[in-house]
Amino acid sequence: MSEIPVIDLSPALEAPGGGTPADRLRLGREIDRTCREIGFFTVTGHGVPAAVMDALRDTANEFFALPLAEKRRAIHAVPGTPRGYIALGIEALSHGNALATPPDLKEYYHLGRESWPDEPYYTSGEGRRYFIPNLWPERPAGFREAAAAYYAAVERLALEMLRLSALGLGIDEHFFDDKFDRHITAMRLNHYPEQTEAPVPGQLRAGAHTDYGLFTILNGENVPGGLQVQTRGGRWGDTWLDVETDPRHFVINIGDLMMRWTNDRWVSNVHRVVNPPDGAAARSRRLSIAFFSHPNYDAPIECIAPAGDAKYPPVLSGEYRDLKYRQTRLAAA
Ligand SMILES: O=C(O)CCC(=O)C(=O)O
Ligand SMILES: [Fe+2]
Repeated sequence: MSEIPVIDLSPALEAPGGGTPADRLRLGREIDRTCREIGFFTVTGHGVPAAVMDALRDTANEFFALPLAEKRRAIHAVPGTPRGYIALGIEALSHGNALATPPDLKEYYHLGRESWPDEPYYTSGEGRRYFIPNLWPERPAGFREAAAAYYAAVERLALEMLRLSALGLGIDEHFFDDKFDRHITAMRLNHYPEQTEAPVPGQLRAGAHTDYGLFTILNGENVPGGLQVQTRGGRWGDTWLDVETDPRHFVINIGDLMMRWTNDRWVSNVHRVVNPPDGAAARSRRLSIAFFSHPNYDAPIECIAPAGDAKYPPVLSGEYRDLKYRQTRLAAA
C-alpha cells in the first residue's frame, strides 16, 4: 500500500469555472506542502476520462506485444531522436544523476504533440529540434488517435497544476502561462517486460534518477516490480517508499526544472522502478505512461527568489533537456 499523499483535484478540475478562488488557493497550498515534503503525490478528481486512459493503455499494450522485428520498424532513422520505439539496452536513467548502472530493463515508445502551427518558433532550425514529427508504427490501429486524445487531456491537467502551483507558491496564478503556452512536453510509454533471466548486478527496470521538467504526470499499474521514491527525512525518514500507481489515477512528481525554479523549495526526488521479486518475475510485465511537462524551449528558468538568494544560474528549458537526454543514452538506437 502506497503512503504518498493523495490530493483530490475535483474542487478545481471538475467544478464549473475551475472552482472558487478559496478552493483553488486551498488546493495550491496543499500542493505546496506536499512538494516541499516529498514531491510525489497521487491525484484523484483529475478530470481525465477513464476511457481516454484505457484507450491508450490498450493500444500501447498491443504495440508492445508485437514481434520485436515489427516494433523495430518504428525506430527513428536518426539515432538519438526522441521519437518512436526505443528497444531494451539503450537507456540508463541513472546516468543523468551521475550513477553508472547497466541499462534499464525496459523498452519504450517516445512521442510528442501531433501538430503545431506553421510559425518560426516551431519550424526554425532550433524549433525543429523539439517539434519532431511522431513516428507511428503500422499497428495497432488507433494508436495515434488514442495518444493524441490522451496528450490533449493531460495537457489540460498540466496547465491547471501549474496555475494551482503558482497560487501555492504565492506568485501570480498565471506566472507559468507564457512559459508553457508553446511547451515541448514529451510522453513515454514505458514497457517493462517479464523477466525470464536474472538482471545483472545493479540492473533495474529504471535506475535511480530525477525527472527533468516541471511535473511528471504518470499513469501506471500495480504489479510487482513497481515505482519507488527515495524520501529525504521528514515524516517518512530516509527510505525507499513504494508508490502505488493505480491505473485510474495519476502520480505526479516534481522534476529538476521545477526544483530550480522554486529555488529548492520543492523537491525533485530520486525514484526508480525495481525488479519484480523472484517467483513473480515471469508474469509481471508492467506498462506506465509518463507525461513529462516541460516549458517552452526558449523559457529561461530563473529561480523565484529574492536577489542574491538564487541557488542556480538561469538555464534554458530546451538546453537542460538536451543535456539530460545526452547523459542517459548509452547506445545508438
Ligand atoms: O514507470 C514508472 O513507474 C516510472 C518511470 C519513470 O520514472 C520515468 O520514466 O521517468
Ligand atoms: Fe522518472
